[in-house]
Amino acid sequence: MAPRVKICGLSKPAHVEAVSRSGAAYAGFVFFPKSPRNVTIAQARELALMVPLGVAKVALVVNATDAELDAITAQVPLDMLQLHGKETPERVAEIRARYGLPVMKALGVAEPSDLEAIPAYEAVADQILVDAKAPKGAALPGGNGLSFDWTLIAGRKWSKPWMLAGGLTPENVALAIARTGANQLDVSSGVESAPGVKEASLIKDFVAAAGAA
Ligand SMILES: O=C(O)c1ccccc1N[C@@H]1O[C@H](COP(=O)(O)O)[C@@H](O)[C@H]1O
Repeated sequence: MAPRVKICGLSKPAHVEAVSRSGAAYAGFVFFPKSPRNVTIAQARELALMVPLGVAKVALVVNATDAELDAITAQVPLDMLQLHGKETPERVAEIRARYGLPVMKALGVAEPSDLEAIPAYEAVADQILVDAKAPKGAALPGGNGLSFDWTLIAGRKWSKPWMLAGGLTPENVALAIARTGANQLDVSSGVESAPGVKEASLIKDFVAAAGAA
């Protein structure tokens, strides 16, 4: 089966159109004011309503409060929540129960010991997102266009579906799949010409390269 691709950080109707044409499986909207990809709830609602059936709509949040999640989930039609902050396993379970949506928990990896956190989240999340750990002092906990040493997860098996993220591009996605065995990929910076500026041709190239791998 072709790998499933998530294109994250959509903020314009043209981005959604490009994702819809590309064959990507997931469309991601970032709710994090420091991000160049941040969208308001009203923007996200308008964009989410354009996403065709069969493409899962994902809200990316960072240490969101219940009030923030209440507002997002009440107004934006969603298929999944992506938790990209320091949410504990207990908070992941609480969010999953409160909103009745599948939850994907992002975990940053830079060295072997970072993988030790995964089992606790496997028990409570619907999916795990294995991302590069953000450098100390970075403004963003993800979306930095940085990859990690993929050999750290070569041959790893988890009990829940998982996605690979971090510094993926149309040029390196085939190698990333070969090294890690990932069958789901998440990309943001690698399909942009500048922070937050998605390029239709790069989205198309990324999905094609993943599918050909
Ligand atoms: O994309 C963002 O701006 C962002 C902000 C805050 C947390 C996560 C963010 N993006 C996620 O980070 C990874 C890797 O992105 P990249 O391809 O290296 O740019 C991916 O899961 C994005 O969804």
